[in-house]
Amino acid sequence: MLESLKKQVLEANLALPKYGLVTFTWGNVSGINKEAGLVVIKPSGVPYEELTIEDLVVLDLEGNIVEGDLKPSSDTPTHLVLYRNFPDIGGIVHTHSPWATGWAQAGKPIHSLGTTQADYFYGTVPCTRRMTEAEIQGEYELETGNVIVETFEGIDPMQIPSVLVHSHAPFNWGKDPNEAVHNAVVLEEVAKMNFHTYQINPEIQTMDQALLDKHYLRKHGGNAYYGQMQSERIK
Ligand SMILES: O=C(CO)[C@@H](O)[C@@H](O)COP(=O)(O)O
Repeated sequence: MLESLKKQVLEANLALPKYGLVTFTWGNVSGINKEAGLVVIKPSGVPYEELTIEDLVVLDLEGNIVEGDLKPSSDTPTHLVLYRNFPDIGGIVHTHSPWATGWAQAGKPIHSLGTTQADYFYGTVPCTRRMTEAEIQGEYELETGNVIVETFEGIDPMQIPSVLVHSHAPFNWGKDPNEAVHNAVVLEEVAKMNFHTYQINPEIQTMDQALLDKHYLRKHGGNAYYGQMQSERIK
């Protein structure tokens, strides 16, 4: 039952170095089978060049290992908090991709400045608050998940599928692991573009709401019409 999810998780993990989103082992991807309540995740510290499907670790949503000989990613508690609190997500990607991480380390959200971002994010990608000393010294990865959930109060995680964790790096998600990788790639590109935009014009304001609506809504929701919609196909 989990074979297809394991394949998706392996492919998504291997896509991270391919897209230049990870250096060494600085990242991980997971996916969830909601019916079974099981999560498949990369093992901790295993180089991408050596990663095989047998290395993947299967856990329940409480973090109990159900399958696998290796230790799961150190970020597993963060992934599990996100799966427990954002029920529509099916895959999570964590990277230290340099442009997005630059914004996270600066503690700055990524505002919508243009249509590249608006095609994927219905507004600002937020940055969490700094974590407290007690949170850092306690169950840090679990608290990282909690601080992300706190940041998303009033924000639909399916409309903003990424977050910047203050002094750390981005987490991204999607309906499956592949979509989560896609969103991670877009976030990295947008982080780079915004950096350059502010260099050219530090005073620039966020894009017009009408343009944000136009671009986001043509690709998402019941009235989406971008690309080759099934309903419009001649055959
Ligand atoms: O954030 C960090 C380290 O700062 C970790 O996500 C990263 O090194 C990946 O750890 P894992 O190999 O998944 O345990």
